[in-house]
Amino acid sequence: MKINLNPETDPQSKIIVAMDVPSATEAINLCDRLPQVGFWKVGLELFIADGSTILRELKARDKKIFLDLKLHDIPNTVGSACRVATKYGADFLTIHASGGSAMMRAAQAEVQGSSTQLLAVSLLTSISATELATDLKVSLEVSEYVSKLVLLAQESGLTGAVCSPHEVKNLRSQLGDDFCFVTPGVRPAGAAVGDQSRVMTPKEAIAAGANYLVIGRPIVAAPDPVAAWEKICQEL
Ligand SMILES: O=c1ccn([C@@H]2O[C@H](COP(=O)(O)O)[C@@H](O)[C@H]2O)c(=O)[nH]1
Repeated sequence: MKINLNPETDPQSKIIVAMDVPSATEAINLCDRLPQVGFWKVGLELFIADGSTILRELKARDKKIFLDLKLHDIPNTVGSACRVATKYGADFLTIHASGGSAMMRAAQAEVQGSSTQLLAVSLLTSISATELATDLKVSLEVSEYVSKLVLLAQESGLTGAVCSPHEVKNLRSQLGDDFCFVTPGVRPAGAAVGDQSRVMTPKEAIAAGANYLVIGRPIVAAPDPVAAWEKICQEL
């Protein structure tokens, strides 16, 4: 069954918590400590450490899964990897939009008909305007660059995109309600920004039009993750 892109009812269902921990054991502990969380993101560290163990555990607990592998390779390789990944039954899977439309179309063709929906990572939320210009030598503004990648993803048939909340507002009005925006780079007021560059608070991100927010360290690395989660939910 495809995921509801507009979970209107309660704002906490819009929060995806990033399980950025080094082992399945720690991930399972976290999941059991936070039974209120219905949607978890499994990223590179955890997947490289323990493979699909955590995915099976999350499924057994009836949780939604965002498998954030950020695939980026030639179309044949990414398409094949996506085909294999559908067996995990994740709700979302990421590929990089900068892999180009042929890569995205190949990936989309392989997940078609499965319960896994593809999101295109546009410009990582850790990249600032200065880095885009000086390191990546991209002469476009961040908003323009993200917009181009997101439109390419939509034209390639993907369900949605990952970008910062800053870019969502404009894109939402261009792309309408059927396209899914998932935004990391979310920081409750006063939380450490860390390596993120383009950030907004949870409330601002939802007001900007994000369907789902990804929040990791402000919850997972908090001294009391349960209290941190509850505080964010109250703010929403
Ligand atoms: O552009 C992107 C794409 C993915 N992420 C991932 O989201 C979380 C954010 O974690 P925080 O601790 O809340 O910063 C992390 O797993 C990233 O891999 C992203 O931040 N930006």
